[in-house]
Amino acid sequence: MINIGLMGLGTVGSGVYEIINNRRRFFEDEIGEKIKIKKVLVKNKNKNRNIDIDDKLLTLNPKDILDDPEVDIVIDVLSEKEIAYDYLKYALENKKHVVTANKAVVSSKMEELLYLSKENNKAFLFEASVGGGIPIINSLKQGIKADDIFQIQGILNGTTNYILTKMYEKGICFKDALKDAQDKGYAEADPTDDIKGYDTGRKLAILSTIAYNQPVDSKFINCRGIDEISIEDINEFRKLKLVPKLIGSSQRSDNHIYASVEPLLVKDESFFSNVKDAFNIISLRGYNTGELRFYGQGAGKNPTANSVVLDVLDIVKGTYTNGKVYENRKISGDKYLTFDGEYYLRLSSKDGKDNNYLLNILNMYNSKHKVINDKESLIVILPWTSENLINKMINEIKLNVEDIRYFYSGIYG
Ligand SMILES: NC(=O)C1=CN([C@@H]2O[C@H](COP(=O)(O)OP(=O)(O)OC[C@H]3O[C@@H](n4cnc5c(N)ncnc54)[C@H](OP(=O)(O)O)[C@@H]3O)[C@@H](O)[C@H]2O)C=CC1
Ligand SMILES: N[C@@H](CC=O)C(=O)O
Repeated sequence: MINIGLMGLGTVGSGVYEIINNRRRFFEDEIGEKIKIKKVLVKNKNKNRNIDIDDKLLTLNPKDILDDPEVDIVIDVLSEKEIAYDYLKYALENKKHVVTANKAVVSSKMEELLYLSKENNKAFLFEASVGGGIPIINSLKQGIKADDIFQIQGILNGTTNYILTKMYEKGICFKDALKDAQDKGYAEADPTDDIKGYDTGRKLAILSTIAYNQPVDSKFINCRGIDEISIEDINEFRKLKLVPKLIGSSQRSDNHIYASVEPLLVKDESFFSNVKDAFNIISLRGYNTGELRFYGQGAGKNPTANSVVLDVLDIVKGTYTNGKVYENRKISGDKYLTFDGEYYLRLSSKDGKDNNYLLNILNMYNSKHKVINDKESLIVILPWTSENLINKMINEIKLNVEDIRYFYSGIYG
């Protein structure tokens, strides 16, 4: 009998509970062992839960799981990052296998937790931390480890992709689309992590660390999110046949990792534009295989829970690979990857400065911009330029215009 301690019974936790119970027979046939969820840690025992579970399984005390000698595997699907890290560390030290969906913990503590798992001869697995139901971590660790990966690009956050899809296709405002994504269980407890691009940055750091065999710290990844995109922008994007996507990219060259998260505008017939709602895509480029694309549901109850259960089955079957314990983060993510190309730029001032004033400043830097709308905000397409130059222009404008609002995005084509 394999006993599991499940920490968390929210969106993902309830999915894990249901998959393990509903597919119990199949798993037992497959692995020749019985699997049982022995205890479930929650914050509020009296919460109304849309799940058929015996109340006696629920506990408020983490020690009921972490100190129970009969618990073999601890699954972390808690929403609180700090306590999750303490529990996972404790679990490994207490010789329990660990499975987690927590990208915040994995991206910041991967070396330490992998080291502990090796020391204690236990698994530390985190398939669900990137790409929801897409088995990307295992693919990187096993399926394509013969290749030498030099580039990763992807739509790695379901919430923001859902919001952008609803804004673009249905004209729904940002706030309502976010609320909808929260109701569907895609968003983080604090959705700032999603909309500011930090969640994508963490996932990119995890993928880059494994793919490039060098520890990449998400703290060094420049993240711009989608929260400044307005309905006015969306209307212009539609006219231009461009679709906004939040894209994480990293590249390995000359012993450096270049990485960034930013909104980019892609052509409406491109493959990125066809990744809609909470779906994710991860494109890897390697010297041997060329491009490989992984596509699937990037967030939500069942896809994410499926990845958690996959890790559990690997542990029970003894087929798991912990992966390398990465050394100190010396040369990790030390360079920002900046997009060079055409840019969309919207500027608007609320303190009486008119669009001509803004145009004059743009002229000082770039006389070839094309004005595509100046009825309310000033919206221009800048020819081939860099993010650095755009930031210089905006800083110059900020010196003179206090209440400047702006959004810019590279046109990826
Ligand atoms: N939702 C998704 O699509 C995905 C989520 N993840 C990750 O999975 C993890 C869980 O996410 P999700 O299921 O959406 O989160 P939820 O908010 O739906 O659930 C969180 C669970 O954690 C429990 N919990 C929170 N704080 C405590 C505490 N102090 N003590 C005990 N229990 C606590 C809650 O208890 P109670 O039920 O009593 O409130 C709840 O059961 C997160 O790390 C998230 O980043 C990863 C991939 C996709
Ligand atoms: N909030 C995350 C959940 C999955 O990782 C997302 O929206 O992608």
